[in-house]
Amino acid sequence: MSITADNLVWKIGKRTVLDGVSLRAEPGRLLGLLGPNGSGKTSLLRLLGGLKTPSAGRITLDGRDIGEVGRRALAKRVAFVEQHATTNVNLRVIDVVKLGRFPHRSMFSGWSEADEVAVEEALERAGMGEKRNDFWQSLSGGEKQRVHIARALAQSPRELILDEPTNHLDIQHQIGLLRLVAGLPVTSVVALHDLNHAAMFCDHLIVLQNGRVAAAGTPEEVLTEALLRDVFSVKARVERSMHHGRPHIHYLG
Ligand SMILES: Nc1ncnc2c1ncn2[C@@H]1O[C@H](COP(=O)(O)OP(=O)(O)OP(=O)(O)O)[C@@H](O)[C@H]1O
Repeated sequence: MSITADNLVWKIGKRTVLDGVSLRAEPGRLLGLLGPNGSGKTSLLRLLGGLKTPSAGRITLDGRDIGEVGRRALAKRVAFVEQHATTNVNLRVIDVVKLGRFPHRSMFSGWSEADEVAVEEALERAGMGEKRNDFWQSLSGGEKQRVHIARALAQSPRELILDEPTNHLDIQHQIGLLRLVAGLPVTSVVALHDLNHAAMFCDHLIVLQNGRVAAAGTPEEVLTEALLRDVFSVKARVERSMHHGRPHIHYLG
């Protein structure tokens, strides 16, 4: 269930978007991917999810090259919630979440008990149980985001990749989602902009800057005042929170 990336390079046209990126995401751990706008987070997540192929370097899932895993097996095990995920057809919430079971079903298998349990659990965990019969187009931005997360959970993935999953959510649901993902027994990689949330919930962090890894390690190791200045161009003070024990960033005006 581990994901490793070794010296990834991704070029588009003449532009090198990712350059020499290596990482390791471990089962049951939450790896946070940080970096300013345009630093390459989404591009890296797409490579890890098998949606794009690196120009050089290697990605492995449990030690196997991602290219050898096969499309169907990849669709079963890796769930990817994109940043601007949308659903065009006007389905009900329950039907969107059911789509998460699609990779697990064969042409001849009917809807099983396991499918039902996975969908029900996912709806509840994402807090969308009460809206199960609502139509997609009637949902708010944050509710749509939570339906996509429910769909990813219904997939019962071994690897979960989320691109800024909290960006439309109110604070209660931001915290709830990160707590949920941090507690899942799967390998999770999450791109985040909120550095305090990353510090609170992630086990490890990778910071990208111009497509390269600027820092990697635990939140304590990574979130230093020097990094905030050099990579994010902000003045800040970092303290250990007396409430949760993780680093807490105070931004200075
Ligand atoms: N398909 C593409 N064609 C051209 N340029 C691309 C493409 N995909 C990404 N890029 C460029 O690569 C760089 C990194 O983009 P990416 O979306 O990975 O950054 P990001 O860190 O996710 O940014 P944000 O925080 O704004 O979401 C950007 O400058 C972007 O314009």
